[in-house]
Amino acid sequence: MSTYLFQNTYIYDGQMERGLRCDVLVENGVISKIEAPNTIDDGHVSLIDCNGEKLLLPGFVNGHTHAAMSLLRGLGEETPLMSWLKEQIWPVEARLTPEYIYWGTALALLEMASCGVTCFGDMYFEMDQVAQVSLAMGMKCALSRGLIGEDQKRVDENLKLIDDWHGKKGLLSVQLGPHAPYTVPMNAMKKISELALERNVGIHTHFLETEWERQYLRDELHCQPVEYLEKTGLLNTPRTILAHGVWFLPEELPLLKDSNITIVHNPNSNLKLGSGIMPLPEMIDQGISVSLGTDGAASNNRLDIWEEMRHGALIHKGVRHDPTIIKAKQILTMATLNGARGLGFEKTGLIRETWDADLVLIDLDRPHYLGFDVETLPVYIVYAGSSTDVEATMVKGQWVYFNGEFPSVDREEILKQAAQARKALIS
Ligand SMILES: CSC[C@H]1O[C@@H](n2cnc3c(O)ncnc32)[C@H](O)[C@@H]1O
Ligand SMILES: [Zn+2]
Repeated sequence: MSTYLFQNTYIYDGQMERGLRCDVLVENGVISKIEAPNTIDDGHVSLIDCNGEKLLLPGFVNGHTHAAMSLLRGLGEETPLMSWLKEQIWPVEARLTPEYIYWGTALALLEMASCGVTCFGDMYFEMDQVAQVSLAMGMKCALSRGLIGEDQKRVDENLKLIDDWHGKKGLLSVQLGPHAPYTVPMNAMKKISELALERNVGIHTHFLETEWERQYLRDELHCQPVEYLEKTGLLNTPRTILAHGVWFLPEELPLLKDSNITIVHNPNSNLKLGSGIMPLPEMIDQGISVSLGTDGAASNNRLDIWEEMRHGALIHKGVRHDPTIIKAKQILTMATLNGARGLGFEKTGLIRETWDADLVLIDLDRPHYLGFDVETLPVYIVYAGSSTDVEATMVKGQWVYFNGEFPSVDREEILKQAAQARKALIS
């Protein structure tokens, strides 16, 4: 494994007061030294001369996606969630094969890695394929087999994923993936929570994405949202990820204080599907952990976490008429540390000695960064930056993206195979 020295770079993570100019040494997949600029010996290392014009951020975490849906981009556009799923998406997903899922996920990984994503939480089908392609590329992935209905065979598949992949190469983790309260009967959800506790793994589910779902909980399941989480045991698992959480009421949030919950904010998917805007400021006020996600490429339609950072800040400032309501620093924590913690990855999401070398290298020598300083770096990143500033992406000390290339995989082959899969699926 190579040793890398980022010489004379800026670094920033969401827990730092301000940016810092320094040298960063990466050895054996971890950040081994952070010292004053131009002080670490540059012999016997691969040198990345940053010349005070680059920034290292912790790798971004896409907290909620369905990666292989990159094959379904553009399908059933501009339709509300339930008819989009039932009439457009699910009939096509019924024709997915393991091979299509492999290439669709690979396609998504090209896009995510080039945007600086190092880790993603994926809920889908044929998750062995997702595990294999993540390992081939060298990306961190939290796998959950999407569970719809009450089907022991599918639950067993999800449990087998734990035996086969959980912890593999420090890149993979596994969660149980009940799709949503409206597709999984309540008693089945309860059993899944019990299994998560027994197997010491997390849960990844959709929750309160639309107003319709809130009414469904009330009218069909006779539960208020937090009551549902309590009754089904979702508040007792080692970790529970709730994708969306748009329709929580502010007064319900204190009940989730100090809980095992991470809510994944997917602002662009929620805007595009017309689902609504989550009460993010109140969630943060209550100390609830919130991360960021793109959801699938068929509802977003990008897998670009920079877009989620920018819109995740701007929409709340806009609807509350208050520019102070959310800070760039908080957004960066959501896009890194909170995402990693929610998915169960340790020592991931900060730039600290002994932490995993999951890093994004950003070129600051661009017109829109003119005038930045260590104090303003976070706001430049969130409001002025974009994914085109990403020069390279590293996971556990290995490049997954470097200057437009993907060292671990064959980009052309992925594009060719994904195009064939798409054609076979949608013709
Ligand atoms: C059972 S695997 C995951 C399942 O989720 C579907 N899906 C994609 N986007 C959304 C969304 O925004 N809300 C709910 N479900 C969604 C996907 O198509 C798979 O069937
Ligand atoms: Zn989703």
